[in-house]
Amino acid sequence: MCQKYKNFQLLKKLRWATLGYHHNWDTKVYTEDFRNEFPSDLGLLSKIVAKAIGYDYFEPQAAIVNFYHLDSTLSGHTDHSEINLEAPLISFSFGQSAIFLLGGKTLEEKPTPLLIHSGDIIIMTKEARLCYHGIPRILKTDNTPWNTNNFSEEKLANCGIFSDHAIFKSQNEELWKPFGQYLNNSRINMNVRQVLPSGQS
Ligand SMILES: O=C(O)CCC(=O)C(=O)O
Ligand SMILES: [Fe+2]
Repeated sequence: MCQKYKNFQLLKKLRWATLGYHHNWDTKVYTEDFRNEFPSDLGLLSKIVAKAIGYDYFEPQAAIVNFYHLDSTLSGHTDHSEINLEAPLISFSFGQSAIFLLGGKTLEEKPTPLLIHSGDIIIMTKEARLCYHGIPRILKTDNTPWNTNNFSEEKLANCGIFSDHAIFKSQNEELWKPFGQYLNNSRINMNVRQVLPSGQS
C-alpha cells in the first residue's frame, strides 16, 4: 500500500482532538496534569466573540476539535464537565455543512434542527448551556469559501490583530492547499469552553 494512501486512511480515522485542558472521556473530570497551554489564535478569537455578547472576562481553557467526514455523526449529549457552567460554550464550524439538533434539558424535549454552514458560530449560554445536542448528518455543500484566494494584501490588512498569526503571515497558498482539500470532504468543529470559575487560572 503506498504511503500517500496510508496517510489518507489514517487521516480519515482522526475524529477528535483536545486543546488546553484535555477532556477525559472516561472520568469527565479535567485535571491539571492533563493540560497544555491553550492556542493563542483560537483563544483570541473566542475572547472577541465572547466580548461581543457581553462576556468580558471569558477565559478559553479547553476545546474539543471534531473532525467529521460525510458519513460521520455525533450522538446526543450534554457538555457538563466544566466547573464553570455560567461561561458560554463557543463553537466554530468550518468546511461541509451539518444539521445540528438542539434539544432541551431532558431527552423528552423535541429538538430543533439548525443548518450549520462553514464559518457559523453557535454560542451556548444560560438555559442552552446544558441542553442536549448532536449532529445527525453532514451535508455536502457547493459553497466552498475556503477554496477562494484569501491571501491578497488587502484581505491580510483587514485581518488586523490576526495578521500576526502564522497562516496569515506566510501568505502562502501552497501551505493552505491541504487544509482546503481536507475541507472539501470534511467538517471541522472547534468548541471552546472555560473550565474554571472566573479569576482562577
Ligand atoms: O460539531 C458540532 O457542532 C458539535 C460538537 C459538540 O457538541 C461537542 O464536541 O461537544
Ligand atoms: Fe457538545
